[in-house]
Order: sequence, then structure tokens, then C-alpha cells
Amino acid sequence: MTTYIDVSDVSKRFTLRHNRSLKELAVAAIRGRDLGDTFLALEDVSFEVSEGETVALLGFNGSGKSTLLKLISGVLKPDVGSIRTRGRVAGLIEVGAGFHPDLTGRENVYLNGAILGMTEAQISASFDDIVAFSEIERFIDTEVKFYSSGMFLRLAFSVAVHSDPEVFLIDEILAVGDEPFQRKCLDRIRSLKAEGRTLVIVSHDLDMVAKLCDRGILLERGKMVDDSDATAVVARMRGEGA
Ligand SMILES: Nc1ncnc2c1ncn2[C@@H]1O[C@H](COP(=O)(O)OP(=O)(O)OP(=O)(O)O)[C@@H](O)[C@H]1O
Repeated sequence: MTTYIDVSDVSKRFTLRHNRSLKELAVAAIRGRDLGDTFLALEDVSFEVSEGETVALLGFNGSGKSTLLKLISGVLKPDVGSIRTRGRVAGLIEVGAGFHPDLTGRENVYLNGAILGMTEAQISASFDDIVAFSEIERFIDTEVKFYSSGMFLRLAFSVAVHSDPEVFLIDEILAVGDEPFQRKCLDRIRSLKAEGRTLVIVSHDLDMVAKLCDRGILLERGKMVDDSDATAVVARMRGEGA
């Protein structure tokens, strides 16, 4: 099986900012001390994802799931280690990311499609389908700064699925969609899975991920503590045995 995502010995540290008084800053400068408090969000994480696998990134709040997804999508770079992906990667990670607020929905479809590697001709050919799937026809010529978070999600999800990605990364954002749209997204995700696309999903909806995903990777305070069957990892999170 071809490897589509290769995460190798990855660590990511963030600097936490604090408000300091001028005096504290001056003393630190004179003594040559760094006031930056750093936080290790991911520590030595390694795994590979093969073509056609559906992987859930699991863990409690702050365990590093979104950071890991951002690293895979290329939005963030690791401090240590390397990440390699193969084929077109479409990430639905932050609501509204990749959209320009002053452009209309229509213009943003072209912008987003281009970011996802589609040619102008491909976007034009899929444009009507993209808009129909999103169900925001009436607002397609409105500037997206007036969109609700659900409308952003609708358009972003629709462009991403029509960009024909080999690897699809989805963070919690489906949660901002209303129930009928969430159901429609899940149907589409299931058909991507059936087509053999590679999926990595972050969600706190444990029943959904256990049903949808083959494999679960469990993070605890930035460390990978389990990598097995999604149902088994979900059971472990719920304290139902290892
Ligand atoms: N840009 C940043 N600067 C500083 N700290 C950050 C930054 N991004 C994330 N963190 C910290 O890294 C840790 C992991 O965050 P992350 O969003 O990856 O967790 P998560 O597992 O997705 O959590 P949740 O379930 O709450 O969404 C958190 O403690 C968070 O505060």
C-alpha cells in the first residue's frame, strides 16, 4: 500500500505570551533571560497513513489534535521531525480559512479552488455543482464577510470535495453545520471513503468516528499513546478497558 501521509518524529512547541511589566522586561533584558514560556504541544509523534485509510485523531481538549492536523496540511511547520504527504491534500481545518472577506462567495470559490490546486477551467466546470451542494445560491454574490459560520463551512466543504483530493483532512468544523447539512457532509465523506480516498478526521463525536473510521490515533498531552482500531481507541477513551 502506498503511504499517503508520513509523520516522522514530529515535535511542535508554542511560545505562550504573558503580559509583563516594563520593569520585568528590563530586568530580563539586562540579565539576558528569555521570558518566553514555551509549551510542547506535540512530542515525538510518528505514524504513517496508507492510501484509503480513514483515521480519527482522538484525545481530550488540548491534546494536540488540531495542531497535528495543521502540520499535516502544511499550515504549520514542525520544529523537529518531518511530514510528507502525497497527492492533493484538502484541509477543512478552520472555519473561513482560505476565504477573503472582501470577495464574494463566487470569487472565493475560484480563490479556494486555486489554493486546492484546481485550474480555472476545472473550477468553472464544477461551479454549478459546488454552489448547488452548498445550497447558498442566493448569497453566492454576497461578500463572505457577511456569511455565518455555517455558510462558510457549506462553501468550503463543497469546494474541497469538488477539488478531488487524494487526502482529506477534516477538523471539528462540521459541528457548525446544521443537522441536515452535517448528514449530507457525512454521506459525502462516506462516498470519498468508498472511493478509496485517504481521510483524517478530528472530532469529539466519538460514536460518529467509531463508525466512520478504521483506525484511531490517541493523543495525550501531545504524545501518541495509542494507534489501533478506532472502536478500541474510543472504548479506551470512555474507560471501557484497553
Ligand atoms: N498558536 C498557538 N500558540 C500557543 N499555543 C497553542 C497554539 N495553538 C495551539 N496551542 C496549544 O497547544 C495545545 C494543543 O492544542 P490543539 O488545538 O492542538 O488541541 P486539540 O487536541 O485540538 O484540542 P481541542 O479538543 O480542545 O480542540 C493547547 O494547549 C493549545 O493551547
